[in-house]
Amino acid sequence: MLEDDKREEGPKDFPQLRNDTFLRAARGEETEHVPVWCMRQAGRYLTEFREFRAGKDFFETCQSPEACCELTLQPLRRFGFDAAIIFSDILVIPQALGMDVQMVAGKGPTFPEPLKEPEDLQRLTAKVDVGKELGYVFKAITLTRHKIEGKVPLIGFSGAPWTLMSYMIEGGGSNTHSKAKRWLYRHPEASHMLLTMLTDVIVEYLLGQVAAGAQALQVFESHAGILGPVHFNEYSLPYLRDIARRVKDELKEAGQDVPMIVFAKDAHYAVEDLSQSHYDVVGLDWTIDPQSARERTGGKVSLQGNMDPCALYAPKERISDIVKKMLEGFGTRGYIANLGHGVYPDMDPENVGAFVEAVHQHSKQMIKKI
Ligand SMILES: Cc1c2[nH]c(c1CCC(=O)O)Cc1[nH]c(c(CCC(=O)O)c1C)Cc1[nH]c(c(CCC(=O)O)c1C)Cc1[nH]c(c(CCC(=O)O)c1C)C2
Repeated sequence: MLEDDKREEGPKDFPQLRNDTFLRAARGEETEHVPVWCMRQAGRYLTEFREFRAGKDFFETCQSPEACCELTLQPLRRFGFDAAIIFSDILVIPQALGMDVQMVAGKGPTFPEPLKEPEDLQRLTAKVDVGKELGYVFKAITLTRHKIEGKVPLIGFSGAPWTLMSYMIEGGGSNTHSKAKRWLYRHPEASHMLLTMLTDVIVEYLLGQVAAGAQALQVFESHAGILGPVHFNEYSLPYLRDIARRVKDELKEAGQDVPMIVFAKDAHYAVEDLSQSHYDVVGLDWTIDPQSARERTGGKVSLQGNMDPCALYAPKERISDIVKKMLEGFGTRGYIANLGHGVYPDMDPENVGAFVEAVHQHSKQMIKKI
């Protein structure tokens, strides 16, 4: 028995999925309730997360499949989320390209040697062996798919090329992203070269996650908002499209259909384009009105979002009212409830629970009336 326990389980014979509302909503199919999950649902707002992470290096935690599995499962033990997202970080890709990234307490991710000029692209690994460099993420996904016992689907993810490029040049978080935007104005060719390199790795990385057991994929373009429409159309959208098209084509050939979500934060000007970019779901931040997002995307895609994360500071009854209005705006079909960005670390977990319950309760009633 002990031998059996120790044996590594591969990406096959996964337990049967018992709650597929999230996958059905992503495909625009009917559901009994609106599915809900939260970006950053595994995070510091949970005491068990803080206890588990205490004293451990962030990226060492990311490299441990057992730790990632535990952190992914923690929020599911508390709340009735309809999906889980693998615990990892978008910055594992710059690491795979050979860059040093550290998580500095109180400061966030830090690159000691960011890219400064186009010559610095030569420092990046030209042909990344994704299986070797990021195999630990694939292992975490496979392990978690087994341990989740079919309770809910598991989402894999990646940062989008522009967002990763901006971190690699800024060397960390930034308000203006002026160093990265300087490249767009001054070194357009080198910028496209870097974005292409990232796109190639991201495509392989996402396909590897599906092979390992991911049942949906989300691409985070968290820094879309700093680009205006012109730069978004040149430096973000073509790469987002390319990623979805290449991943979908490859999966189709293997007879697989894995829903893909694009979340381009603050890119409200691009909602129409994003709804025609080969993704099944467009994730929205809270700066866009649900009904107008529906109208502008014309029922071509499912939508995900978009309650202001700060609305979770409101009393529970107020959260329930806000959720009801949000559901009325989006409608219950082809809709996945979420926040417009991640859960903040100082959030009361009880209010996250109230959000999840409100989505389920109100949507069940609304669907019954249809
Ligand atoms: C919980 C966490 C993560 N990353 C970081 C933290 C906090 C630090 C800690 O726990 O020690 C540092 C961590 N990692 C990053 C940041 C932002 C830094 C900044 O720009 O200021 C921080 C604090 C970079 C990052 N990392 C991520 C994004 C995209 C989403 C978003 O826009 O927030 C971004 C931009 C993705 C991410 N990151 C993480 C997940 C896990 C799954 C879940 O959501 O439950 C995911 C999906 C995990």
